[in-house]
Amino acid sequence: MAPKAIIAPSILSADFAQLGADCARTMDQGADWLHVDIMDGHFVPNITFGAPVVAKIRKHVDRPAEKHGRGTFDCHMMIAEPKKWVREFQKAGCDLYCFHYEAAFSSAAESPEAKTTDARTNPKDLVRYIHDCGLLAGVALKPMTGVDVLTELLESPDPKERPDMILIMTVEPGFGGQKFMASELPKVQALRKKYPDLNIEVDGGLGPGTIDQAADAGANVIVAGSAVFGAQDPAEVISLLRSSVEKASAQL
Ligand SMILES: O=C(CO)[C@H](O)[C@H](O)COP(=O)(O)O
Ligand SMILES: [Fe+2]
Repeated sequence: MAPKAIIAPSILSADFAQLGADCARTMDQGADWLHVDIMDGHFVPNITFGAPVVAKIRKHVDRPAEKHGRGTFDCHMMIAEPKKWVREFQKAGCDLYCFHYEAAFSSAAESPEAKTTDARTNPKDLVRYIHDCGLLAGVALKPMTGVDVLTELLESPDPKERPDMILIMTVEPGFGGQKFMASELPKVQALRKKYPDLNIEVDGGLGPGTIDQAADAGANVIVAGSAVFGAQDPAEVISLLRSSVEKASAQL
């Protein structure tokens, strides 16, 4: 049995002119978490918003009392310099800081400190730093990146270096409303087989037509933007996504 089903609507598809109200509404419609897409125009070819906006929307959604609890702000950091923004986002009300493995790796390679032993320029030390800042840590993989890169993190003897969640992208990051890439699901399957208790999130193109494949592969944290915010009845879509994960999880 996989960890509990968590439905995290992506507010990328909300109305940015009334984000607070849209976030509060999606929570009332049954969402567990809010998936907050941060894009910087460098790591991805699109820009969304930064920490000041997150701080404003935080006022509309209660902070979870527990780790992974209802109202978790799951910040998907599609940014070139993930280590630089951890503190700002923690202060703004982020609960889970999910950085891209590819960004941490390349910012380490490009950084002038790369030749030194700066503790925060590689994925393992970035996970530790996020934990030291009091946040949950997530690591996201783009479609071209294989899951083998995660072994060192997930099997670290030090719990501070182990991520709380892995995000497998099922579209190229940057835009909502793209077509689901089923080709990414073997990555989910491989992780679930090896780590039965791991929170595995999928993001991109998820909705009523694709959820069963993702749930059967072992994903338990489901991001859905256009499928929720574009629905006639968002509560019904959230409930359908949850049932699919719960059904698949009982059979794992
Ligand atoms: O990270 C993202 C894009 O980079 C979004 O979270 C994702 O695409 C959600 O949108 P949709 O469900 O419409 O595909
Ligand atoms: Fe996302």
